[in-house]
Amino acid sequence: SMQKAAEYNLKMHPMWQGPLAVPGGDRQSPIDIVVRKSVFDSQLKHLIADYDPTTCQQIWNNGYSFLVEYDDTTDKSTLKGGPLQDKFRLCQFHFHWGESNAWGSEHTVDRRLFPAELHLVHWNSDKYSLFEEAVMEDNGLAVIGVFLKVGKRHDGLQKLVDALPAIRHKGSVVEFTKFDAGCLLPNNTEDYWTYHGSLTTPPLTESVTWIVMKQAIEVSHDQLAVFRSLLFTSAEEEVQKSMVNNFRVQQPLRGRTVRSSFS
Ligand SMILES: Cc1ccn(O)c(=O)c1
Ligand SMILES: [Zn+2]
Repeated sequence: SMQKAAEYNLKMHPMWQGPLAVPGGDRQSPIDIVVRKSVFDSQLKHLIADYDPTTCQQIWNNGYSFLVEYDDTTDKSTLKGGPLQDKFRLCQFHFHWGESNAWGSEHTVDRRLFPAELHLVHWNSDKYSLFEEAVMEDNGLAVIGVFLKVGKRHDGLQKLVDALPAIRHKGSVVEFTKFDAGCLLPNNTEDYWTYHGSLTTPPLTESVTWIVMKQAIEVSHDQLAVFRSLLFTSAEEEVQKSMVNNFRVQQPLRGRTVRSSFS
């Protein structure tokens, strides 16, 4: 079960899960989004994701997930609008997934689990000059969460899936260029939930404005299976561990309000 997977994670990858509770942490992520308790906010704007595929640089296995990294030294790939007051630069995207299609996402909607969740990570380039600075600040990061569900093959994702065998082990990196991260957004980007939370991996800093899309994207069973062929372990380690269940357990809401851009 997902519970078993989460318990396994805690036992086998204590570092990965980070401390269960961050001292004084009252805005941790992920959370369950209780739809009927979310509050419609008519002030929430359209999301404006303007990504330049030529800023895509590499794909690598960092031992937690696989990351597609973008050149974030200019404002070529940006996110504006939505709940955001400032302009944010895309720096990387990655996924979280399960060992089975029954679970894998970090956020849930009325407790519904998805087989995987995409995170597009951006930092506030109006206020800070580096991701490393922004990650420590309240309004430093904006992460778009997109749920993946099993269905038809996602043609845009396939280029990424084809690159995964080359980065099976922790620490491996290959060049990966001209990828438009926008192709991974759902058709409907009007409808989302937003709340203030944290990174879901150490340092778990509470610097994230989360934007969780209501509409999931569809990927094929086989495409998801390739995610599970990645390894947590490096080539040198004698015992290889499949990279699965790389999600954090859900965190208390602590009185936070989740706003919705739709009623
Ligand atoms: C910056 C960062 C690091 C890890 N994860 O999971 C995130 O979603 C964002
Ligand atoms: Zn993430």
